[in-house]
Order: sequence, then structure tokens, then C-alpha cells
Amino acid sequence: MKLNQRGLLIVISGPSGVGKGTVRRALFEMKNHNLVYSVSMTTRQPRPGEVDGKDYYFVDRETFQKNIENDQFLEYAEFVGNYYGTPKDKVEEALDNGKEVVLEIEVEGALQVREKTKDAVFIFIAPPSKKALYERLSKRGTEDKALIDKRFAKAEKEFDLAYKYDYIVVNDEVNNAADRIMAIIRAEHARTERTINNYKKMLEE
Ligand SMILES: Nc1ncnc2c1ncn2[C@@H]1O[C@H](COP(=O)(O)OP(=O)(O)OP(=O)(O)O)[C@@H](O)[C@H]1O
Ligand SMILES: Nc1nc2c(ncn2[C@@H]2O[C@H](COP(=O)(O)O)[C@@H](O)[C@H]2O)c(=O)[nH]1
Repeated sequence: MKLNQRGLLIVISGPSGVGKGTVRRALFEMKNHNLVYSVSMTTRQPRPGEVDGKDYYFVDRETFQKNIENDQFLEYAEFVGNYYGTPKDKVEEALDNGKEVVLEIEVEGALQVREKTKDAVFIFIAPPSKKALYERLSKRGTEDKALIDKRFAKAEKEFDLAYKYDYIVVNDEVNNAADRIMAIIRAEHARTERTINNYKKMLEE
């Protein structure tokens, strides 16, 4: 009997503006990793500099709706007026190829994945304070005040769900947060490998 070592699914989430994207980019710049980023689909308009197929697949609502009807998403959610979803096929393919797949998604979607998937690690990125979160959202300069306030109000509810995650990492400093996440990924990987090796050994006895 051959046991394939499937890759690990890593779900990084947390409130808007906490620095998920910034920390994820720092993570991917590290050496010797086996990570693949899952590009989401969204109905949001691209921000200046965002590239279709790299940052998101930018689609209209009708296309997104068709993807829902065709069961194309691992999870999806509405977030402050737009839809966001994780295309299922690409994630499955990468996991089957032994890759460690990173989803960077909001809390409602993360909890949908939690319901569906056994072998995944859930990391909640938290800000050092609520004040810092508001400042980061404002300083990014990608939303007007009304939208910043909506995202911040949503964050208040998301904090209440942080206990459902396996780990909470405070993004005080980007490289520190990325280091902590890499340590979690390596530890989880080693744990999974041990479990499979123990099982193989048991089969041989
Ligand atoms: N540790 C940090 N200290 C100070 N500023 C930070 C830190 N991490 C990220 N930032 C800044 O905070 C802003 C928000 O970061 P980023 O866009 O990565 O957040 P996000 O969680 O991905 O947001 P969203 O969920 O809305 O996409 C950016 O301007 C970024 O440069
Ligand atoms: N449930 C999902 N949430 C997603 C996905 N891709 C991104 N996101 C999250 O949405 C908010 C807003 O994103 P922004 O780019 O408009 O700032 C943020 O928390 C993202 O992490 C997804 O596929 N599913």
C-alpha cells in the first residue's frame, strides 16, 4: 500500500488591514519553502497596481455567481459589499502534488474551510492593538473613510472568532510575524510526516 504525502493547507486570516498580505509576501520571500499561494476570485475592483491572475481573478458578479452554481469554490463569502472565493481545483491539485497551499482569506470563509477540511492549519493574524489596526487601514489609502469604518466594524466581530483558530500570531513587526508563521508551518509539517511514518511502520509490523 502506498501512502501519498499530501501537502498541508494553511489558512491565514484575520481582520482587514492587519497585514495578512504584507506578512504573506515576507513569508514567500524566505528561502527553502514549498509554499504555493492560492489566488482568490473577487468581484471587487482592482486597486492600482493589482494584477489579474496574480493578486486576484477579478470577475463580475454574474461570473462569480456561475462559479458558485458550478460548485467551483472551496469557500466563499461576501465581505463589505463584494464577493471573494477560493477556486477549489487549483488548491486540490497543488495539495495532491505535495505543496503547502496558503489561503489568505477573511474569517467567515476560513470557518467554512474548518468545517470541510480535516488536515489544515488555521492561523489568525491579530494587530498589536485596535488603534494600530485602524491606523494601518487608514494609512494604506485604498479605501475612503466610510469603507475603512465598515471594515473596522467587521473586525470587531472577527476578533470574537479568533478562538476558533489553531494559532494567533500578533503582527507587531512584519518579519517577526512571518518567522512565527514559518515556525508553525514547519512544526505542523513535521507532525504530519511523523503521523504518516508511524502509520507506515504499523502497516509493516
Ligand atoms: N507590522 C506592521 N507594522 C506596520 N504596518 C504594517 C504592518 N504590517 C502591515 N502593515 C501595513 O498595514 C497596511 C495593511 O496591510 P495589508 O494590506 O497587508 O493588510 P491585509 O490584512 O492584507 O488587508 P486586507 O485584508 O484588507 O487585504 C499596509 O499599508 C501595510 O504596509
Ligand atoms: N472568504 C474569502 N475571503 C477572501 C478571499 N480572498 C481574499 N479574502 C479576504 O477578503 C478581505 C478583503 O480583501 P481586500 O483585498 O478587498 O482587502 C480580506 O480579509 C481578504 O483576506 C477568499 O477567497 N475568500
